[in-house]
Amino acid sequence: MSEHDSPTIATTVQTSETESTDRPTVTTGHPVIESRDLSVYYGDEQALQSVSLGIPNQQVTAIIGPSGCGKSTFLRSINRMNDLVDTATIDGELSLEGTNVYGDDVDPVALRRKIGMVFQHPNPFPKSIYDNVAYGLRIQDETENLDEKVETALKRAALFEEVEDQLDESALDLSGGQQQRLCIARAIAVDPEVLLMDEPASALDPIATSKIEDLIEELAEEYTVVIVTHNMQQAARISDTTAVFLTGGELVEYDDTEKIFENPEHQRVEDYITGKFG
Ligand SMILES: Nc1ncnc2c1ncn2[C@@H]1O[C@H](COP(=O)(O)OP(=O)(O)OP(=O)(O)O)[C@@H](O)[C@H]1O
Repeated sequence: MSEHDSPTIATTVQTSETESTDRPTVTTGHPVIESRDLSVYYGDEQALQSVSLGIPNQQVTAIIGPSGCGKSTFLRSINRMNDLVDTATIDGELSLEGTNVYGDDVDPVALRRKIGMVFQHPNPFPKSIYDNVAYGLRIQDETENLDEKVETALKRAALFEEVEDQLDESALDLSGGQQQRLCIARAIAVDPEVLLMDEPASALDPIATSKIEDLIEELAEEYTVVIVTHNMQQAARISDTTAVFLTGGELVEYDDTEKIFENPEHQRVEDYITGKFG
């Protein structure tokens, strides 16, 4: 786990004794993203069940759990990507730095500039390496010192040295791991506050995966990173905080990553982590 100078987070997990449901209510010291009783439905199917958690600033938060438990749904709720699904409806609250992400006056496109996203399969545009990174800056009309901004983003994404002599060449000619780091450079070029990553390394080989993991830890020195991963070793290696979702979109436990992996409160979490199901 990273040792950077993030604020100390006091994580409290209240279990069911004082509550009518068996779900934890989790609060953290300085959450940058906060969900309160967030439920998401696709048509009649409930994909998230009243999820309450606070995601701490400038740390890596991992979301883990078996297939179909709502990890991606939670991630996509943060930047309103679920708005793009016709059947999706949302109940409850989700805020970014205290502002309701689902408020009437919030423009989802502007919101997604503050909340960058990286997907499982690298998806560079069929353009040059340079134009990929410059894309969001041009849309926002932030073209002053564009070369410098592109270079900085590529450096932050640990890609610059590998591509500095081929910035005008097609991004599609890069390896899968390089393409994924390019997508990270594209996401951070516009200086978002939060980076969401949905299985960012699952399509990559072990060496490329290890580079992405190192990069994620470095990025958390500047950004709040939320990563969905199926890979529990990866969550244990790179995250500071871990949320465990189980079947039916229930957040069962949320705590410091070390605690989740070494001494979880819930038997179901221990069973999942030790591979008894999922
Ligand atoms: N666009 C959609 N339309 C209808 N149902 C959906 C949609 N997206 C997800 N679901 C359903 O919502 C539930 C949660 O899906 P989600 O993709 O969030 O889970 P996940 O934990 O990320 O799964 P995986 O690990 O397999 O990617 C599943 O039952 C899934 O079938």
